[in-house]
Amino acid sequence: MQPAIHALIPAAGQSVRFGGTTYKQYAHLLGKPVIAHSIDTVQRHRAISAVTVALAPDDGIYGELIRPEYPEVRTVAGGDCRARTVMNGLEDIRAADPGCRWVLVHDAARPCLSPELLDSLILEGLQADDGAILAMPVSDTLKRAGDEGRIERTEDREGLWAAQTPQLFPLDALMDNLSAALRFGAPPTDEAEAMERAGCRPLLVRGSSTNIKITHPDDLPLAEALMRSRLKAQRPAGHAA
Ligand SMILES: Nc1ccn([C@@H]2O[C@H](COP(=O)(O)OP(=O)(O)OP(=O)(O)O)[C@@H](O)[C@H]2O)c(=O)n1
Ligand SMILES: C[C@](O)(CO)[C@H](O)COP(=O)(O)O
Repeated sequence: MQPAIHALIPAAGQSVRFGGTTYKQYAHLLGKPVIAHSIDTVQRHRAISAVTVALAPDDGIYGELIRPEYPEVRTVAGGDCRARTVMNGLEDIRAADPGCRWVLVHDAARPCLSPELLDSLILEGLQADDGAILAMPVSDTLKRAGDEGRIERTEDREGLWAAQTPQLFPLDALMDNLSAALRFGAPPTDEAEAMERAGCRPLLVRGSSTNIKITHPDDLPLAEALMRSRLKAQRPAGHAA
């Protein structure tokens, strides 16, 4: 039997690159808000025992739009960077769910995660002492920018992977390493980095180029197209949209 995993969904970002007047996690995507897709996928996995969402202090939408649909999902206040948000969430989880040993962190802004990918991360991650993350090998040629937007040089992409979420770790190790990184004053941009800095070597589990993060406005129609094509592929032959 798989151990129970508590899922933490950081949703306390300011959506600066997305712009607009509403946080991107509440943007409409195929009939429901972006964050609802992220919650649904993790919540439906048999190994996920509970879900906690971390919110921006000035979030005025979650309570009206999301909480009534997900009364069982806990909420906690996020912080001024992703690492602080995740740390707040982990502290809350430790207090509310003392038996919790594993935590899975998944961006609210990654709504296209498929159940199959989540399953492969959980299967492989639970076997790995230092946890695991979804990631993709970098496929573009990488340029280092110099002055005036000109190319300084080409970077070697051999062995480089682009990190995605979910990321799965033992709760105690992640809390220790993330709090050390925050104390050091250099917040990591993902959970794996906090583990790496402590000498751990999380497993890279191949993700998908469809597991996109909604970062810029163009990402929303892209996510919609990806989800539509997945739904179409799942429909029995002969069924119209
Ligand atoms: N202080 C922060 C910053 C980010 N996040 C979350 O981390 C995920 C990935 O972050 P990103 O795409 O960078 O979101 P934003 O920080 O909102 O975007 P931006 O940097 O453009 O403001 C998102 O679900 C976001 O809500 C968070 O919980 N707390
Ligand atoms: C965690 C993450 O989604 C992995 O790609 C990413 O690092 C967070 O996004 P940000 O844009 O760096 O805040």
